[in-house]
Amino acid sequence: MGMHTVAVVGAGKIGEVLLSGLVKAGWPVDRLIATARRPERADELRSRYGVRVLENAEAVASADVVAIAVKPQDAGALMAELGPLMSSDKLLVSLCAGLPTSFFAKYLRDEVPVVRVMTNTPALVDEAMTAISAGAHATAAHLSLAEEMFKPLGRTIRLPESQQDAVTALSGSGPAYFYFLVEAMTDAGILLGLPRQVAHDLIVQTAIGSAVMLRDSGEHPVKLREAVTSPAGTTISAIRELENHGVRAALLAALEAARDRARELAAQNT
Ligand SMILES: NC(=O)C1=CN([C@@H]2O[C@H](COP(=O)(O)OP(=O)(O)OC[C@H]3O[C@@H](n4cnc5c(N)ncnc54)[C@H](O)[C@@H]3O)[C@@H](O)[C@H]2O)C=CC1
Ligand SMILES: O=C(O)[C@@H]1CCC=N1
Repeated sequence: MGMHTVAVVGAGKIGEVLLSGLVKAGWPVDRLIATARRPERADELRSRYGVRVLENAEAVASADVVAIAVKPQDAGALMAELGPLMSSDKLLVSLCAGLPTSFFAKYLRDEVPVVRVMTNTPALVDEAMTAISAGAHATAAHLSLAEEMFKPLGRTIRLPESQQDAVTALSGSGPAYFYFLVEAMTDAGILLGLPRQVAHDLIVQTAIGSAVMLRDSGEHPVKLREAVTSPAGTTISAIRELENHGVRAALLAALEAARDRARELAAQNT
C-alpha cells in the first residue's frame, strides 16, 4: 500500500474524510497531497495530517492518483485547469455525485483512466460504504488501486457505473436519513417527557444495536421487526402510525428525488 502518491483535489468535507482515512490506515504521509482554496484551510490540513498542501497544478504533477473532491458544480472549471495536465499513467478518481466518467473524459486526453466512486461520511469511523465503478480506460488494476484507497475506510463494492446515481441516493446520502430519524425520534422522547440527553442516548444505542443485528444476524429486516412486534402490543401501534403517515412512501419518494438530483447535477455540467 502507498506505493502511489494520491492528490486529494478540493479537500473539503469528503476530501478530508479520505485523507484522514488514508493517514489512519498508514498510507505514508509523504505520498499524500491535498489542495485547498483558502490558505487557512491549507494550514489546517497540514497541521492535522502532516500532508503537503500544494497548488492544484503542482499536486497533479506530483501525484499518480488524482482524487477529485470538489462539488459537482465546481468540477467543470477545475477540469478545464487540470485536464491538460493529466497523462495516461495517472488515474483520475472522481468522488463527485452525479457526474459520469464521460464528463471527466471530455477534459482528458485519450486513454487517461477514470474511476468513479461514491463513499460516505461514516468513513470517519472506518464504516464507510464505497461503491467503485470503472470508466473508460480503467483496468482491473485501476479498480484494485481504488479499492486499496477506500478499503481502509470501510466496505467497498464494485458496481456498473449506471448504478452510481442510485448508490448516491442510498448510501452516499444515506447517513443523513439516519441522522434525521435519530433527531426526530429524540424529539418524540421529549414529547413523552424524557430529558433530551436520555432520549438521545436511548435512540443512538438502539440504532447501533439494530444496525449490528442487521449486519451480523443475516436475518431479513422483516423478521427482525416481527421479533419486536408483540401481538396487541406497543410496537404495532407505532407501526400503524408510520404506515398511516406514509413513511414508506415518503422514503421511496425521497430516495427517488435524491437520484433525480444526481442526474440534474450531471445535466447542469454538460
Ligand atoms: N459530503 C458527503 O457526504 C459526500 C460528498 N460527496 C461528493 O464530494 C464532493 C465534495 O462534497 P463536500 O466535501 O461535501 O463539499 P465541500 O464544499 O466541503 O468540499 C469541496 C471543497 O472543494 C474546494 N474547491 C472547490 N473548487 C476548488 C478548486 N478549483 N481548487 C481547489 N479546491 C477547490 C472547496 O474550497 C471545498 O473545500 C461533491 O462532489 C459531493 O458530491 C460524495 C459522497 C459523500
Ligand atoms: O448531498 C450531496 O450531494 C452529497 C453526495 C452524497 C452525499 N452528499
